[in-house]
Amino acid sequence: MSQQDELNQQRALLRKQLRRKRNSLSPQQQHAAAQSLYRQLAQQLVFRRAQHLAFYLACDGEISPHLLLEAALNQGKQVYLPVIAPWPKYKMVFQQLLPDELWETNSYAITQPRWNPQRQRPIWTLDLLCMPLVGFDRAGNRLGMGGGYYDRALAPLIAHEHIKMPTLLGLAHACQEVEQIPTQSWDIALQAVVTDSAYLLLS
Ligand SMILES: Nc1nc2c(c(=O)[nH]1)N(C=O)[C@@H](CNc1ccc(C(=O)N[C@@H](CCC(=O)O)C(=O)O)cc1)CN2
Ligand SMILES: Nc1ncnc2c1ncn2[C@@H]1O[C@H](COP(=O)(O)OP(=O)(O)OP(=O)(O)O)[C@@H](O)[C@H]1O
Repeated sequence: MSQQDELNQQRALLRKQLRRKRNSLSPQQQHAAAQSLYRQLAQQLVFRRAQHLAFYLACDGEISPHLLLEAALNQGKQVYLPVIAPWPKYKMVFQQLLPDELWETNSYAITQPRWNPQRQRPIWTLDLLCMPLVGFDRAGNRLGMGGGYYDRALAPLIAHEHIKMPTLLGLAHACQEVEQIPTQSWDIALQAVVTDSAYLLLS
């Protein structure tokens, strides 16, 4: 087995364990975690200063950023959600959420705004990008669902060294921290991880 295969296998195993862990949280624990997450992030300058913010609709036991999303909308900020493109495969864009939103279900059975190119915003023009994590470590390495959607969406941004970049935040339950995430060459490190118990600034 190649080194790459071994790494993928390790990541797949870790993904399975950590997804099981977050899915075992009770509705009460999830509710409390969402409130704590809000308290950790709402007062931070990165949130207060941001005008264009990307969140996600929690599924699969993910920590829910819905309170932050609602606060952002109430403060007149623009909010975006990830939308999987009809084509090509593995393309994901960020589309503005509107009050009269029309929804669709993507190939993973996740609800997303109905595809509308006029409301999509290039990733490098976002101020804050909150990514759902399956796992993370203290070095800022992340483990996602395994589709590589965020990695691919961020890749051009890293390659061209844009002057403007969104602040990259990972959101997770504190119980999703591990000692070390086995990393891939294309992985993009986070600037901070926000959990229900801390705002972890990373190196
Ligand atoms: N809330 C939320 N929305 C999101 C993401 C996310 O991680 N969280 N995504 C971030 O990327 C995209 C969806 N990515 C996904 C990538 C892989 C799988 C997945 O592999 N699911 C299968 C396992 C493999 C399979 O059978 O195909 C599963 O559910 O078991 C699901 C979603 C877009 N929207
Ligand atoms: N920049 C990229 N260019 C091409 N392929 C990529 C890129 N990033 C990731 N991939 C592909 O996506 C697959 C999944 O990547 P990875 O395990 O890093 O996903 P993840 O970080 O868990 O998921 P996500 O980024 O969706 O949160 C990899 O096996 C790889 O083939």
